[in-house]
Amino acid sequence: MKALHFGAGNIGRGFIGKLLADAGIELVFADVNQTVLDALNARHEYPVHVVGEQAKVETVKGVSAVNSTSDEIITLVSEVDLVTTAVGPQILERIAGSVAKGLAKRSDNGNTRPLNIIACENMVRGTSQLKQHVLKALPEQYHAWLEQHVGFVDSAVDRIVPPSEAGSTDPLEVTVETFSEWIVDKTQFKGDLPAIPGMELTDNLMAFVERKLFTLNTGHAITAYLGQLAGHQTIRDAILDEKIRAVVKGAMEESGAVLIKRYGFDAEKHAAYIRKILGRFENPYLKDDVERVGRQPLRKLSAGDRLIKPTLGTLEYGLPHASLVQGIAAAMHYHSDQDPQAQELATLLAEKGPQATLAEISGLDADSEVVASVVSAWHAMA
Ligand SMILES: NC(=O)C1=CN([C@@H]2O[C@H](COP(=O)(O)OP(=O)(O)OC[C@H]3O[C@@H](n4cnc5c(N)ncnc54)[C@H](O)[C@@H]3O)[C@@H](O)[C@H]2O)C=CC1
Ligand SMILES: O=P(O)(O)OC[C@H]1O[C@](O)(CO)[C@@H](O)[C@@H]1O
Repeated sequence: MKALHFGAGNIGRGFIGKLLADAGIELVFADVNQTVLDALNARHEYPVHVVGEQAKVETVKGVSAVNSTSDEIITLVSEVDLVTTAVGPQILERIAGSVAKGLAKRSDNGNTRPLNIIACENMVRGTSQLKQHVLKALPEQYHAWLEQHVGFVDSAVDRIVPPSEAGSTDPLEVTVETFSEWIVDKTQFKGDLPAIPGMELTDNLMAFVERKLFTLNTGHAITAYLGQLAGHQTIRDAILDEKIRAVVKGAMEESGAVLIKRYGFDAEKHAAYIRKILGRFENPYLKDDVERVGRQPLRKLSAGDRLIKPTLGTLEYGLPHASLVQGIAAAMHYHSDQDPQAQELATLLAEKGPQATLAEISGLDADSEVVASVVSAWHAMA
């Protein structure tokens, strides 16, 4: 079996690429970072530091890499059995063009072996969104062929992988937590279901995607935003701050109440899930900057993402949302010199004020009670 993985970044090298290579799959990474590409092609292996009480270094072997903007991608897509991505939600549209060209070539070559494509991003049904971008780029004559031979498989991906502290000396080294979870929608595969250790199959993906995105990611983002406001540099320092921890736990519980109603999760098991996540945020072996975890605040404040979607759920079921409101207000204070979305947010706030800005970014009704609560929390935090 051969796989092409877009994005040789933290999750690409530290989680998905590692699982594929460990399963004996011939793996080619596609990326745009020439330093990483050159290092992968020179060494064909890299170290993964799995940190925890029993730390170990595992070497991922037998990998190679191509530039994601080169025509080699087209040939690879026409030949491989599996395509995965971990590039970031905003990049999916950018890779769709070459994936579409590769699919057209695959069809022209008469290759009818099933191909499955799995986007491993922090998104609800990211692969389905990638499919829409691919369909837009693919001439209509190939659409029926695609429906027959290409599976677009949605997934939920959970492992905390901050940039490695050794990044400046070794561009390939990656540091990961012990925990990992990759859950894929088994109803969307074409051909036989793959047996890849570490990849779990489910026919109830939405529950897992929402559980992960609206618990771990909701809590993580709020830890980052409140942490930054309080002057903490890392997620660990922020979550050890009792005031922040109380809001983060409260927000995960508020979001959890929605999930319990929507998916019938067991309340006790969900409380244990939240406790485990708080422990993961405290991980003393990972140095994860609040700036990284808060990155791209406009995406994180959008209607379908980790802050607004759970809040909408609380409105739907008439549930409390005071901690989520604190988290949203804190997100609107996020700043980063490196992050264009943080600059855009600051400009919007300066030009339009918090009420109109939040309504524009999140789709919430500007005159709603929840927007008023966020605005008042935002002023209080300022
Ligand atoms: N790091 C983490 O702990 C987790 C990340 N994720 C998700 O995984 C995805 C990737 O995140 P990270 O690995 O943290 O980011 P990252 O920034 O470390 O990696 C992204 C990689 O994509 C590459 N890239 C950018 N444009 C590209 C293109 N056109 N073609 C191919 N590669 C391109 C970048 O050069 C980089 O190597 C995101 O959607 C994130 O939300 C999900 C769970 C955990
Ligand atoms: O990658 P995003 O969506 O910007 O979220 C921030 C980070 O927090 C995590 O949830 C855990 O590290 C990752 O999934 C993610 O890298």
